Amino acid sequence: ADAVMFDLEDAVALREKDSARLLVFHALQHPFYREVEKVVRINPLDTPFGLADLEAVVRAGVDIIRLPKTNNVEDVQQLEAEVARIEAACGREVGSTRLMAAIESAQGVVNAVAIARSSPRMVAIALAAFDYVMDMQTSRGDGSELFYARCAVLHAARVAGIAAYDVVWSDVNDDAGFLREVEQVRRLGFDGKSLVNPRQIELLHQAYAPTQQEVAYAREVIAAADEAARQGLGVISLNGKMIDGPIVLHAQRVLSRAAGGIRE
Ligand SMILES: CC(=O)SCCNC(=O)CCNC(=O)[C@H](O)C(C)(C)COP(=O)(O)OP(=O)(O)OC[C@H]1O[C@@H](n2cnc3c(N)ncnc32)[C@H](O)[C@@H]1OP(=O)(O)O
Ligand SMILES: O=C([O-])CC(=O)C(=O)O
Ligand SMILES: [Mg+2]
Repeated sequence: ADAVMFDLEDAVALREKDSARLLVFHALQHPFYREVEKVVRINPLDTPFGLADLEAVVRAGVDIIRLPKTNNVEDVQQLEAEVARIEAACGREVGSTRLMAAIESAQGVVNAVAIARSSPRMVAIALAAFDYVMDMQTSRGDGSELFYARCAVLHAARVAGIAAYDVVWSDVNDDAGFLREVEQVRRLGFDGKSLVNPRQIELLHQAYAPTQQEVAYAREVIAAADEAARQGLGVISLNGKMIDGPIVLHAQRVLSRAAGGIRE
């Protein structure tokens, strides 16, 4: 996995909140997780658990806090102030804890741009569609019910220059459905997806990895562009297809993604 997310929110029963927090406090400091990026989804700060979660995980050295049910900029500002206070109190560099906002309501979607730009600590926003469809008075379907929200979250992330992640796929035995959804969001431009089960990790990596053919074509594009630059040409043709700036940028992106692996 690119990162490991510990959940203190909706995966934890009310009577387990305190023991889950203690487990996560210890897990964050365990050598087993030293090399991996560690995210914790805390409870919202307007619940009785949110602040205690934050106190524990910032002290334990979490890399990224995921704030669920982020509705507006004030939610982020409140979180930021508490994080800065705890960092200073426990001797962590102030500003070192990064944030990620989960958008789970119509209000959050409408405020997505402001949320994405609300803090220099903000590194990503995510669409949390299970709560979002409840707020919209609908349910999960073929993805058409999420089209507007996905586009809004994605545009907000791009405007802010941060990453955008799609919602979890909950039926861990339905690989075909998972892969259909991954293809939809990959094409839209999402940087990835939250996962609920280890069996989904390799499927997601594979779906995001470029194919051998895409890599070969990207190399041809780069070579042709280099040659054109040597000859002082702007737009050129490769096998009858126009090659110009954006095509070259895309080819560079394919090659950088290929560094993480090529689709088998
Ligand atoms: C809408 C939301 O808020 S989603 C976010 C909150 N929810 C979650 O994070 C859910 C996390 N995932 C899970 O609880 C489970 O994967 C379920 C309930 C979805 C599926 O459960 P199962 O069908 O029992 O999973 P499965 O049979 O694949 O488990 C196989 C192994 O993977 C482990 N595993 C399953 N999910 C995870 C996970 N998310 N992280 C790490 N390990 C996991 C299991 O413990 C099991 O390990 P074992 O073989 O050592 O016993
Ligand atoms: O954050 C997620 O992907 C899962 C979640 O809480 C939601 O969909 O409501
Ligand atoms: Mg949710």
